[in-house]
Amino acid sequence: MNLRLNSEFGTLKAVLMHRPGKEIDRLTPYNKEFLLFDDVPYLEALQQEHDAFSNLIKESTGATVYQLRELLIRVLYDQKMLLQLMRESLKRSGMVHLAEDILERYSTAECAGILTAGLKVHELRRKIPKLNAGELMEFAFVISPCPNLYFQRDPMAITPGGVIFSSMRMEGRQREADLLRTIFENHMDFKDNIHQLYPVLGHDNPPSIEGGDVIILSQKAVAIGNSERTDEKAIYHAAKALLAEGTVERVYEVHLPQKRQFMHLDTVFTILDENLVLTYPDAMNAVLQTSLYTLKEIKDDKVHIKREVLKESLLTILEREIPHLEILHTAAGNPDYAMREQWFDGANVFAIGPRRVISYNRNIHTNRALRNMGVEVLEIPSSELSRGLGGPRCMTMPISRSRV
Ligand SMILES: NC(=[NH2+])NCCC[C@H](N)C(=O)O
Repeated sequence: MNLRLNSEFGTLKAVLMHRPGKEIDRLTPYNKEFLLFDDVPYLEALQQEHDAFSNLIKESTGATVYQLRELLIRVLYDQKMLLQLMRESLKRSGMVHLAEDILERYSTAECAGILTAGLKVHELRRKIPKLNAGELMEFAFVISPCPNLYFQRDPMAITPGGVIFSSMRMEGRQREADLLRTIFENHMDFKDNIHQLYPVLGHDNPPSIEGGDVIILSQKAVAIGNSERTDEKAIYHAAKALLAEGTVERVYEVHLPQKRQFMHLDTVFTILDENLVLTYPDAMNAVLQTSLYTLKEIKDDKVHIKREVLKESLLTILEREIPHLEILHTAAGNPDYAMREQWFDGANVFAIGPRRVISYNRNIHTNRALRNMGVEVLEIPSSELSRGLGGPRCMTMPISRSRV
């Protein structure tokens, strides 16, 4: 399985998801903002909705649905790997010295649970009564939880030219990228099939980039949002690696206002077929500027790229990149409904094949508009899933699709 994708809509063959677990129960009214949630979800209902989503994917496409937890446990049977990841995860609380003690007292599967759901001082004290937790209070996290892990789109991105491992901007999500990278670099289904584009080898503390900002426009063109989450420097390095690899010839940097409602480029538009794009009109208008990166030359092994600021609107650029483009507006352009549905990711549908999408059932006006355009819309329940402010595209990391 070669980890490259050449479209956003080729028939889905394999996808990675994460069934939400105990990490969700870590959310409280006091930490929810830091952990990037707008509410405190009800875990059981969230799991039911998520199961409905993953079952629908399996039934409608026959695709393999990988579960992050299973992949993680698999790679963590390598105790060296587990120790390394545990140490890494304990760095922020300054408790790296506890890594060996934790490994001794918890099984590998439990350790995987700790790495996703976090660990509190008083929980660890049950296993280690004489625990020395320094200045940490009993209810503090020794390892912070990852409640956004069900938004599998963001910790990495797969492009026509290879894989981008994210470096995540918000502190509440940074550990997610380590988990994904450990899986993909070590699991036997993936490790020999990765051409890593980002981070560039040797870069410690790489500038931030998140998967939700990366959209494949075509085999030859990729768009990356310069957003609340993705940094200009990261786009430069990712563009350079992509252009040097050679499959992709154009990388567009789309400047978005640094606002929560446009946190990633995929909150603004998604691609549903070779010539059909779903957009939220206000967000398209909010695009501040678009720049284009192309390859200048490769000389003495040095890659030189060129950046031009484009004068046209994002829509004009998309029309040039995608021949015979049809644009569909969320809620068929009705501004009141479009605004409401955007809040629950109306534009963020997940294409499981050309003109076949999975969408939140609550976005009724957008779903109707999609059907009127001849798109097959499969709906999933969305009362709880949507409280994390991400939609069906955000919750999926496609690993393999039919080539288009
Ligand atoms: N690709 C996306 N739009 N992801 C949405 C992620 C939502 C998540 N709560 C965050 O703020 O990071």
